[in-house]
Amino acid sequence: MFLYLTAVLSLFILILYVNFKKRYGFWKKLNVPYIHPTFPTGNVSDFLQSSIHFSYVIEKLYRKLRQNGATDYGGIYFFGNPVFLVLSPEFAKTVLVKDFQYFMDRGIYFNEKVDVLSANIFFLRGSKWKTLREKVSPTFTSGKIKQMFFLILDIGHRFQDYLMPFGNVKADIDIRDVLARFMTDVIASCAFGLDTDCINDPNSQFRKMGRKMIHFSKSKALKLIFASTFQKQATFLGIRWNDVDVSDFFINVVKDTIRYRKESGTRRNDFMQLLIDMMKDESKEKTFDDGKVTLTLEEIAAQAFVFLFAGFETSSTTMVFCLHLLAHHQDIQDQARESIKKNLAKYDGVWCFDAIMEMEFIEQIIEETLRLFPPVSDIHRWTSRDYKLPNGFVIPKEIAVIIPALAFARDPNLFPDPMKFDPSRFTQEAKAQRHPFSSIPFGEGNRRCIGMRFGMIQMILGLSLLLDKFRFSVCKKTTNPIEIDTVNLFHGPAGEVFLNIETLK
Ligand code: HEM
Repeated sequence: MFLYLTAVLSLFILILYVNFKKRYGFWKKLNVPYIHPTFPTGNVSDFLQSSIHFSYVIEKLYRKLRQNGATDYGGIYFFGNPVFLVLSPEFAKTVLVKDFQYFMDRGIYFNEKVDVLSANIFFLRGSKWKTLREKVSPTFTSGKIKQMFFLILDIGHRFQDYLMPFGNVKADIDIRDVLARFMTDVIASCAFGLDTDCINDPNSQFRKMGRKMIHFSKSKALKLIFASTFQKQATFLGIRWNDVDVSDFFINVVKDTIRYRKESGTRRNDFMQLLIDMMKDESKEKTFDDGKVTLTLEEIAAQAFVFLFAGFETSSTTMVFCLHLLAHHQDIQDQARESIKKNLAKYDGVWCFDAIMEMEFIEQIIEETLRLFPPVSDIHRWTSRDYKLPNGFVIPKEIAVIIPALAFARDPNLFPDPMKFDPSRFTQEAKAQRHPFSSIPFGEGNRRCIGMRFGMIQMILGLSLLLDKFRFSVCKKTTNPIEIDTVNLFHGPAGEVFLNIETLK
């Protein structure tokens, strides 16, 4: 039996070896500069061997290709699969904007048949994505966000009240935990129409499920890497992103909200209301599949779910990095506080939407934080159809493309002294001096982050409310730099992030 199994395994490895060796000629044939791969991991053995986040593996490959003289693009291998790595902001513009029709989709694995929540705007492809994006986009206009402003402000004031006793005694607090609770309440309120009050109730079911959705075990991460590499096999095996309990929980939350609003005639200024207003008339059969967009209950649940999936961790970790940086740069923190007070004074001390829109310095601080610590560290696309490279060779369709946002943002040729925290890099004048695609934390082009404006407003408001009332500084438990979680999909902190909080008189 043992001999039989060894023989089968050896044969399997041999077949895989021959197959991968053949695949490893891909970039050479297309005359694209590449890094020599090794069987079986290609160029990503670092990711499996050592404990580093995937974005640093990509950054290392980016640097190596550039050092070897590649300018606009290069080729790498992810196990047996070729991946096209973009190496310059100008070529990123070509992919994301100029030739967008060739690079419309992310090509990330999803399986809407077994996992209805994965049929959302982030994962969908081609015409399904395009139709849905057109329909959902108007929910993110300034006017609609302005209507939600007071929902966020209410939660912000509750957050200040919660922190006050800690600030009064100059306590050390885990800002990662409290900011996650703040951000969960904001997204739960705006996307799901729920008052979760995680700020005061950290054990709420909504938060538990939200956490489960994002934090993967190593085995789940490996399962999803397998699924992304072998998509047909993963579809056949019915591999899903979301665990059944997470999926059932969010679908039921949406069902209950819709039923309640319909039965009570209640309306609310939130994303959920805008999605309900697009809800499918049950007497008709049309869904966004047909080009005429109405949404089914599952489709509404999938979109609300993706606002949490894409909006929660990104925004809360950005605020964590931001406060951590400000705690190490008290001069910039003071300057930020001054700018908030000056702005508010123009509006008689009233926290209103217009005052927040004018918090330019806070915006620069957030942009600089996003440059140093982009939560989405690589932008993903794949070739939706054959694409002719500037060298005349053609990349076939369905080849993965990575635009390394973190690698650009930490490249000294694009940002001198790249690890220095310097918000003045984001004044209008400074921005005009460099390529606009040098720092792209929200992606770019038609498929860039749909929640960018909403995300910026909730972060500016949250940060301004905090800095107005409290000083944040390093304490004994503060680690510097923050350790990065190697398994998380997002580029974020590994554990607790402690800072000292002091109420200002
Ligand atoms: C700091 C905050 C945020 C960051 C850094 C961020 C970053 C990103 C990035 C890099 C992408 C991919 C863009 C591309 O491929 O070109 C993306 C997509 C997306 N984001 Fe965000 N995001 C943030 C907040 C939000 C919020 C608050 C929401 C929703 C309320 C949201 C919803 C989405 C959705 C739905 C997509 C997919 C868009 C599509 O494929 O059409 N994001 N985000």
